[in-house]
Amino acid sequence: MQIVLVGPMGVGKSTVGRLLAERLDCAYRDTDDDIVAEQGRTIADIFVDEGEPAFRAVEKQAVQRALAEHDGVLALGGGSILDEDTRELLAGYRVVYLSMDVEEAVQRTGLNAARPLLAVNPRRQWRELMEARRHLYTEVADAVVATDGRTPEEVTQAVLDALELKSA
Ligand SMILES: Nc1ncnc2c1ncn2[C@@H]1O[C@H](COP(=O)(O)OP(=O)(O)O)[C@@H](O)[C@H]1O
Ligand SMILES: O=C(O)C1=C[C@@H](OP(=O)(O)O)[C@@H](O)[C@H](O)C1
Ligand SMILES: [Mg+2]
Repeated sequence: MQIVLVGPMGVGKSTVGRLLAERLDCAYRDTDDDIVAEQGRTIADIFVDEGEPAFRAVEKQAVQRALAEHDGVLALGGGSILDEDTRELLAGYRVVYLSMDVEEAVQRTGLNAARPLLAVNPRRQWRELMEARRHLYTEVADAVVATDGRTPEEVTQAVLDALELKSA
């Protein structure tokens, strides 16, 4: 069983990914965690020290490796779908896009310095980021699950329903 979660930062990929893996009694993996473990520093530090393109190159490798190795639920970093090869690779997997609107996004991520892409003027940055990415999330997804006003448990159930899966 392989399920891949995509969507913007703060939408709940990591939170829901863990719950989903529990419900399906399978393993959970997160490419951001893989990158932090491999590089021995935080995502924010990699962005500051080396810049976004260097981070994206490391991320691309991490996603390829995780897709090849992992059996279970895999949460990707929010920007991983910017890479065309990654999008092509995802065509072979069951992919769920977790979505939310701008107000929900600001509540969940606006004050969180660990997400460097939203550190200044989160509302505007969010809109710009989604304009650039929304079609890419949709393109790679087999199902879209809206998370607005839903608890992580409710989102997890909605993902199971969207994929027509039952708990283990
Ligand atoms: N459905 C939800 N409702 C409210 N808060 C949520 C929900 N899902 C996640 N969160 C919170 O939003 C923040 C970002 O969640 P996270 O799982 O790290 O997102 P992602 O991995 O997509 O960036 C965390 O503080 C988390 O507790
Ligand atoms: O959307 C993005 O470009 C990013 C999302 C983050 O992961 P989450 O989506 O898990 O927050 C992390 O990879 C990095 O801060 C960049
Ligand atoms: Mg995450």
